[in-house]
Amino acid sequence: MNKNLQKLFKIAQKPERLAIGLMSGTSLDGLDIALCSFSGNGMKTAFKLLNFVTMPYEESFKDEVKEVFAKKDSVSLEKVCLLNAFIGSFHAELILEALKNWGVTPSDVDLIASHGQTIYHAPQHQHKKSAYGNATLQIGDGDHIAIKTGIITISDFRQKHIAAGGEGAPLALYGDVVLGSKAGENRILLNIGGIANLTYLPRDGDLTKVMCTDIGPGNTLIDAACREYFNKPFDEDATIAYSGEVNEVLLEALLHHPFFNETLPKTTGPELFNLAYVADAQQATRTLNIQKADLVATLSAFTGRSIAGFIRQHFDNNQLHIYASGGGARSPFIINYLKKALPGTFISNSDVLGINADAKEAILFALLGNEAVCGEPLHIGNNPAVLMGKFSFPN
Ligand SMILES: Nc1ncnc2c1ncn2[C@@H]1O[C@H](COP(=O)(O)OP(=O)(O)OP(=O)(O)O)[C@@H](O)[C@H]1O
Ligand SMILES: CC(=O)N[C@H]1[C@@H]2OC[C@@H](O2)[C@@H](O)[C@@H]1O[C@H](C)C(=O)O
Repeated sequence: MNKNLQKLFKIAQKPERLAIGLMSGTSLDGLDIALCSFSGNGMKTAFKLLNFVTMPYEESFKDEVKEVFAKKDSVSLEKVCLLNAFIGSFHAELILEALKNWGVTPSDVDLIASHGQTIYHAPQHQHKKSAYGNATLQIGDGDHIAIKTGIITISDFRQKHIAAGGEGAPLALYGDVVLGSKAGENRILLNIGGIANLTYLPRDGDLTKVMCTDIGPGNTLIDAACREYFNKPFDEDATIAYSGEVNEVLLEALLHHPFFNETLPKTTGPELFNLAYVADAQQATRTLNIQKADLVATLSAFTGRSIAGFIRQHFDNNQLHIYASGGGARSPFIINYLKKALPGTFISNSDVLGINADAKEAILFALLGNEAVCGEPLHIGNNPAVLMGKFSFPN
């Protein structure tokens, strides 16, 4: 028997597993690494976050990824090929560095669950090519991580979701249901990363009522404007947004994207929400000459308004508890906007649930890795009931 299979069999039977979850999101700020321990699986999962770090990416690395990131045309296939191996190997180095800093020996870690780097996301409603279905591409091959770290690695989670009828996202659904459900409380777990998404968890625990979908832009447009006009990677503590004024005419135009009328659940990315989209809306509303701080304020309000509008449209605000996570939860502009626009709701940070708001997505991938090893497909409404991820062995 393949010794790796024997090892995997033993890991699946352990009362407690050590798993690393990796997330490198659309913001391209760095690699989120969460070291977690898990016991059990499915709705009986118990987890602890033992360590978490974001290993920031150097500008030179970001520039390389941006060469192939979310670009519909004219990407070097050679670059994609090179980056697929390079990112896998680079992520492995970052993991080893983090483990060293934490004083954890790699051989003590049972598995790595790696999201990879999304370079293109193409749900059917976006590409509209009738001969093709939903598609998505994450690079940073798992074999490179497994070989370099010596740890069994599970990766490329999104393809199974698509093969089973989904859009490949949001995969937060599965972990949010497992870690976030609570009887007696209508909850929304809201993640504001590059793209904003949410999972609605009803108070009666009825899994047919659970809803998980992308909403629209989170920080992606704000970050892009900050990079373009302020030479800053993002609007730290929303100082730029607060120094400007929201342009209501432009805001209304931005809210008219057809994505907002797509049926649920739906997913999106910077392929749709990018500075070209903003420029078109500015052109149409003759607001190309507004102050750059006003633009950042308007884009921040766009995030706030689209999230609040979505929640008002689909849920009863009364006694609704919203738990925010992702980098956007650190933006006072966005959070205050939501508080004002959603009276009757209780808005707090997912930290209060014991889910570190910065680490949440990396934790969710660690959890998907735990499920891949010892879980069973979770039936949640019409969502694909599959175990996701591909296994890479270290030898
Ligand atoms: N102090 C802060 N003030 C305002 N915004 C912040 C702050 N800290 C982080 N952010 C925002 O959060 C972003 C990073 O968020 P996060 O790491 O959740 O995104 P991601 O995981 O890359 O995205 P996605 O979930 O869409 O893949 C930054 O690019 C920035 O826009
Ligand atoms: C294709 C892709 O990488 N999508 C990401 C992105 O970032 C947020 C949103 O868009 C979400 O749909 C997804 O990530 C999270 C982790 C998810 O699948 O739940």
